[in-house]
This record gives sequence, structure tokens and C-alpha cells, in this order.
Amino acid sequence: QTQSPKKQWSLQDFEIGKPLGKGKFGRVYLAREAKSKYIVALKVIFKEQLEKYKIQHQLKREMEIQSGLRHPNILRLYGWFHDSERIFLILEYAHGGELYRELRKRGFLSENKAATYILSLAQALAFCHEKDVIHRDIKPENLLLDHEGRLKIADFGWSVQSRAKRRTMCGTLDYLAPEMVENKAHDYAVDNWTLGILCYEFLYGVPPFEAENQTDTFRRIMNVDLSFPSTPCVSTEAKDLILRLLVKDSSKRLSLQKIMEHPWIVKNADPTS
Ligand SMILES: COc1ccc(C(=O)Nc2ccccc2)cc1NC(=O)CCSc1ncnc(N)c1Br
Repeated sequence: QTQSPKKQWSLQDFEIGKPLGKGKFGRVYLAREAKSKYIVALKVIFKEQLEKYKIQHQLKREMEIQSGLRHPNILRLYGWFHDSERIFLILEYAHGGELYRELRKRGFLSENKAATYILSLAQALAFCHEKDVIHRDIKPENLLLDHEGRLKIADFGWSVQSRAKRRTMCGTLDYLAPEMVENKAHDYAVDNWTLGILCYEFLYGVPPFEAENQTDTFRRIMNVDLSFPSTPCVSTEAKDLILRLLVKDSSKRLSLQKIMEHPWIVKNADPTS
């Protein structure tokens, strides 16, 4: 047949290295494929965890989605295998680690880096939306950097293949769009809102609606209670893009295509990454 038969991987094929972090439902380790010496990230998920949260089907669907999603700004899933109690995901290793760490280390990013990351995200999301995939969990912890500093969207723990569905609230609320906070039906535009949140956070070091508690964060999101600090100094064009994304009416948010053509992006983003 035309397709080379899928190689059946097993744990014996890999030398396990240091822990890289804790993803959803499991730990991730640096690993090296014994024959090729190829470095990967190996994610270990316990089957009883999947049974407990009844998301076996979600992982299965995820694997189908992932094998079709090939984009320079989306972390690759090379394959998977399982033993009696665990499922192993063979992932691309992002040598630059979590974008989050870079943001925390520097406090805030240059307009060039911020614009480059927003452009990469818009391109990756446009690609996903063509494939009818909404990621819906775009936040700094799920963004990784490769050895060239190129952004990679990672953990697809909550992506869905079809039209938008209800999502259980989990993790921080800072990135949730008003329609999600109101638990209304939502569509792809949630990702555009999140790009606005991320653009603000890249440039100021904190998400725009941060508050002491969830109730205040909810209220600030619902009122789109947005203000720009006087420092760090941020260009008017950058603020213009943020203001065109953090719009309550999802139909009025700047489209991914318009983001890619926005003057601030055209002027500041490095198109090659
Ligand atoms: C394509 O990337 C994924 C695809 C799928 C899933 C996943 O768990 N899906 C899932 C799990 C349970 C139920 C339903 C879906 C997770 C990831 N990715 C990750 O977990 C990121 C691991 S951290 C890391 N990875 C590489 N290099 C680094 N330097 C680091 Br740190």
C-alpha cells in the first residue's frame, strides 16, 4: 500500500530524561528515541485518569485532530502508544520551553516580539479554523518556544473538532471572553478575544482584567473594563489592535485576516517566524 505502515512504538524505544513539566492529566518528560537519537517530549497519561474524567473519547478525537494539524506554530504530535495502565504521546520537543517563563523573566516583551507572537498565533488559529478546530485554551502556559524562539501552541487538552460546545470552566478566567464567562454559545471569535488579552499581557506583563478575585475579574470582563497603564510605554497602534479585539460583541472583533494586516503587526512582526 502507499502509506508506510505506522510504526508501533513502545517504551523500550525511548531513553527517558528529565521531567519537563506537568501537562493536563499527566507528566511530560524529555526523551530520546534510542535508534535515531531524536529528542522528543513524552507525555504520560494514566488511563484511570481518563476513565475517571470520562475523556477517553476526547483524547481519541484529539489524536485524530492532531495528526491532521501540521503548522509551523503548532506543536507536533508524532504518534502515541500505550501499555496496560498508561497512554504515551510522542510530542515535538520545544527547546525554548514555556513562553510564560520568558514573559515572567522579562516582565514584558518588546513590541517586535509581541507582534511576532501575535502574528504566529493568528496564522496558527486561521489554520485551525480552516480545519474546523477551535483551540479555546490559548494562554501563556500553553505557548512554547522552539530552539529558534518560534512560538508553538501546545496543549490541546480542550480543543474540539466541531462547532463550539459548552466548556467547563477550569483554570484562570483571565483569558475567557464575555460570551464564555456568560456561558453563552460561542464561536471561533473567542480566540480573537484571547489574542487581545495575550497582546495586552505581552506588552504590559499582566492580563488586562486581572483582579483580586474571580468575581471582580468576571465583572471587569463583562464590562470590558480596560485601561492602559502609562508605563511601559506602548505604541498607539498596539493599543488600537487591542481595542479592536477586546470588543464585547464577538461579531465586531477584528478577524484573524485583519489582525495579520493590522499596521502594528505589519510594522513590528518578524514575518519569517
Ligand atoms: C501537541 O501537544 C499536545 C497534544 C495533546 C496533549 C494532550 O495532553 N491532550 C489530551 C490529554 C488528555 C485528554 C485529552 C487531550 C498535550 C500536548 N502538549 C503538551 O502537553 C505540552 C507538553 S509540555 C512540553 N512539550 C514540548 N516541549 C516542551 N519544552 C514542553 Br514544557
